[in-house]
Amino acid sequence: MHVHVNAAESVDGKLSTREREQVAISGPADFDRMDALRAESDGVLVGVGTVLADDPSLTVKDDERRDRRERDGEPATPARIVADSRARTPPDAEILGDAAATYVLVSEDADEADVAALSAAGATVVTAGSGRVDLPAAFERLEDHGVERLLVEGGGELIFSLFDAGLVDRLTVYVGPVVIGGRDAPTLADGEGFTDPDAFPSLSLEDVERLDDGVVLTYDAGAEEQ
Ligand SMILES: NC(=O)C1=CN([C@@H]2O[C@H](COP(=O)(O)OP(=O)(O)OC[C@H]3O[C@@H](n4cnc5c(N)ncnc54)[C@H](O)[C@@H]3O)[C@@H](O)[C@H]2O)C=CC1
Ligand SMILES: Nc1nc(O)c(N)c(N[C@@H]2O[C@H](COP(=O)(O)O)[C@@H](O)[C@H]2O)n1
Repeated sequence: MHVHVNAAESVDGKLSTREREQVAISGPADFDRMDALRAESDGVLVGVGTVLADDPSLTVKDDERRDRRERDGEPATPARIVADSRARTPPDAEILGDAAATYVLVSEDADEADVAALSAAGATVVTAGSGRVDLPAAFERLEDHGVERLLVEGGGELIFSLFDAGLVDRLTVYVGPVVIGGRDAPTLADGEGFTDPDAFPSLSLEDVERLDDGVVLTYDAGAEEQ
């Protein structure tokens, strides 16, 4: 599986405010770039923190891109996927709408009734790991469902876990011209953080592009082939 992480951050590295309100860090050109990345993917993954904060749809918005996918024999919009250890996704969440297939990755500790409610709402539930979702195991199961090109949009807890597990192949970050601040505001990579410099993921800068009033940084993150 090829894993591409894409997110937008403020110049001080925040993904949103400390109250986890969704904020437009990007302008229209970057949202269009994100839409193109979705259109090239088999699945779009977020953590449940993002679902609870933003209630995103994760769909491809541009009609031409949707039509092209359908002409290529793909669904108009890629599968929506949420890493949700305890099955906290609300059954009326946008990602459970009928715009595309939805996978909810849960751990063995998720409550049976919550899992049943997600299945009843149309999701395919994938159980992997105890405590937290075992991401490498869950990704193998997603491959069985045809997800080979995975786009990850956040948030910071999930992105850190993906780096920690050595699962990131490519990173694109839009750095928008705003300062959000706040020691409790989510950043691009939260979680426990690395302490040993030898454990820092090594990134190779591939491209720098000015877009709207910000900049897109593209890195090869060099994950080993899964
Ligand atoms: N600016 C941007 O591009 C984006 C911003 N955001 C913002 O990020 C914030 C949400 O980020 P976070 O609170 O960090 O939540 P998150 O979206 O990273 O979700 C974290 C949750 O995912 C679940 N999870 C399951 N397995 C996991 C694993 N192995 N490792 C880590 N998490 C796992 C856990 O329940 C955990 O609490 C929101 O404020 C949202 O607006 C989210 C996406 C993109
Ligand atoms: N690229 C980008 N720029 C921003 O400024 C953002 N706030 C985000 N957030 C991501 O977009 C999702 C919304 O998706 P839908 O429009 O609902 O399909 C949101 O959940 C974040 O993943 N991204």
